[in-house]
Formats: sequence, C-alpha cells, structure tokens
Amino acid sequence: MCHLRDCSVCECPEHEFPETFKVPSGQLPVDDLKCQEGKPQAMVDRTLDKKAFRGWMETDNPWTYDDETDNSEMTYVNLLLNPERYTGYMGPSARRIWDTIYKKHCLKDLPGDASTERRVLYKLISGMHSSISAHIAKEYLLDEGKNLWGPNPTLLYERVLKHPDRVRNLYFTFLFVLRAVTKAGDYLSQAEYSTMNSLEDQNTLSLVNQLVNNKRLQSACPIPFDEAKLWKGENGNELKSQIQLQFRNISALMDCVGCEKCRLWGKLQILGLGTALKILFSVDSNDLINQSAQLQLQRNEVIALINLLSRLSESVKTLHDLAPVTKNAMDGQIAASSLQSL
Ligand SMILES: Cc1cc2nc3c(=O)[nH]c(=O)nc-3n(C[C@H](O)[C@H](O)[C@H](O)COP(=O)(O)OP(=O)(O)OC[C@H]3O[C@@H](n4cnc5c(N)ncnc54)[C@H](O)[C@@H]3O)c2cc1C
Repeated sequence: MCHLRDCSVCECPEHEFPETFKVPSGQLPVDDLKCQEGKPQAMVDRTLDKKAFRGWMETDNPWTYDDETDNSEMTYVNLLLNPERYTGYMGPSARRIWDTIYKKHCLKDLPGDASTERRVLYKLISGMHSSISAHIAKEYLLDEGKNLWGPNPTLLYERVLKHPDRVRNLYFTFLFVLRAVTKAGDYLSQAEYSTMNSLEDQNTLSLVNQLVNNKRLQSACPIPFDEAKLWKGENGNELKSQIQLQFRNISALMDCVGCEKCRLWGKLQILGLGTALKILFSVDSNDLINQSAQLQLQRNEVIALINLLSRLSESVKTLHDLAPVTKNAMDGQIAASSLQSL
C-alpha cells in the first residue's frame, strides 16, 4: 500500500527503553495477593493524597478504543526519529479510511439541525485531517531519486488552504486541545516524567510547566474553548454516549491504516483527541474543588495529548509560513493557464 521505505517505523533498540517503563516478563502484578502471601500488612496503601497527580493509573477512557494499557506487544519508538511527513500512503486504502470515518460515522453532510456536539466531533476530525495534510505538505519527497525533501505548497493549497472550513477546523481543533492541556495544567505539572534520565526528566517537567503556566498564552487566550456549553440539552447524556461510541469506532479504525508510520501517528493523535475529550467532558468545570481529584490520566494519554498539541501548533505555523509562498505559486499557475487558454 505504501511504496516508500519512509512508511516504516524504526523501533528503539532495547537499551534505549526507559528502565522504569519496562514490564519485566513473568512478574506478578503488585496487587496480587499470592505475592504478598495473603498478609494484609503487605498490601500497598493506595490511599490517594490531595495532590492533583496521584501516580499513573490504568483507568478506562470512555472515548477511546481500549488498548492503550501496557501489553506484551507494545514497543517503544522515538517519535523524533519517525517524523510525521509524506510516506506515499495514498489511493483506495487511505481513501477508504477517511471515507469510513466521514460517511459511516455520520460526520459529513450533517443536516442543518445536527447538534452542536456532532458538529464538534466533525470539526475535530477534520482539523486533525488538515493537520496531517499540512505535515505531508511541509515535508514532501520532492525527488525520490535524489532523496530530496522539502515543502510542497501546491499540495497544501489543494488539500487545505483552498477550503476555508478545513483551515477553520484546524484552528478549532488546536484551541480545543489547548483548552484541555490548560484545564489539566495542575495534573500535568505534578505528573512523574521519570525515564531514569534525570536531565531529560527535569527538562520535560520544566517545559510542561512553562506551557501550562504561560502568562502570555493565558492572557491572549483565556478560554480557548468553552466546554461548559455542551451536553446541556434534554438528551445530553444519551447524546454523549452515542458520540462516545462513534469516537471509539473511529479510534478502533486506526488499526486498519495500512502504513505503519501513518498508523503510529494516526493512533497517537486519536488517543490525544480522546484524552482531550476525556479532560473536557469527564471533569465538572463548575466543581473546582474536586476537579483535580476527578481526573486520572494514563502515561500514554499524556504523551499523546502533548504530542497532538505540538502537531497542531506546527500545522498552524506551516499554514502561516507557506500561505504566502502558496499564493505566489498558485498565482503563477493561474497566470500560466490563462496564457495557455488565450
Ligand atoms: C489516519 C491516517 C493517517 C495518515 N497519515 C499520513 C502520513 O503521515 N503521511 C502521508 O503521506 N499520508 C498519510 N495518510 C494518507 C493521507 O491522509 C491521504 O489520504 C493521502 O495523501 C491521499 O490524499 P488525497 O488527496 O486522496 O485526499 P485525502 O487527504 O485522502 O482526503 C480524502 C477526502 O476527504 C476529504 N477531506 C480532505 N481533507 C479534509 C479535511 N481537512 N476536512 C474534511 N474533509 C476532508 C476530501 O473530500 C478528500 O477528497 C494518512 C491517512 C490516514 C487515514
């Protein structure tokens, strides 16, 4: 389905796996009574303290297809070595995935009276789609023989810039995810970023704090998205269950993406969106006291959320950087075709 080597994912060699993330084979789970010989005093005290972050949990996310907990088939990949860019994945297989998402899951051609919530789901998927297209356009294989990579402004124009709704949806998704990250700010700034590499871990924590406590960002965009307005209708809960099911189906569909690297980024970004949905719609915004107590995230969810925000913000920047170049290129093409038709 993909004709390029660039479609494959390079996994981290064994020695690069963070020690703390390794699951030793054959080890009994910590709460297995057999390994504590049935002694109650040997049980781990799991009382939760008042801090926002209370250790990594394996809590179910109602928005995602549940395979994000550690299992033996999981491996570690360095995302920096596997950038999201052009892979050559296209044609009927890729088209079928997008079509299934939009058509089967009733996201496209929404009737005029479709609920705001359904529109939100459509915009989130469309925004993520625009972002994927922007990354393909930013790093495109211009000459396969020479292995020459660079921007492809025409592709960006055709797939994103020419469609103002796709641009708007990218901004919408960016703001939605930004709101989720800032709402979970307390939790994220207390999470354990422990990989046994103390320098990297300190750096990660410092970067997370800079992001969630960024004064310029807070004043420029105090409430990027107001989630309190949703699910207020008569059938709010029923609608939420329906939309959760739709999103879970979309999340499961990511396993069918026939290009390894696209699947990696597709799954990661859908998990990031599912995490944003969980933060915004599983935590009561009015209950400030219990807000942090209600939130439980898995390590993979945090990784996916932050990476999704990074992808979306890079895509917004790509649009800004390439839009003028694109305009010149398109003006040139239009001028050339007008000359031809004279
Ligand atoms: C999950 C996933 C991840 C992928 N990741 C990569 C990748 O990393 N690298 C790579 O090279 N390819 C990737 N692909 C393939 C890529 O997205 C395209 O499918 C492929 O490049 C062919 O593009 P296309 O021009 O046929 O249009 P597509 O992007 O396939 O779009 C199909 C149709 O969807 C509609 N559409 C397009 N954009 C939007 C939007 N923003 N909002 C609403 N509707 C829209 C249009 O009707 C369009 O004709 C991925 C595909 C999937 C499903």
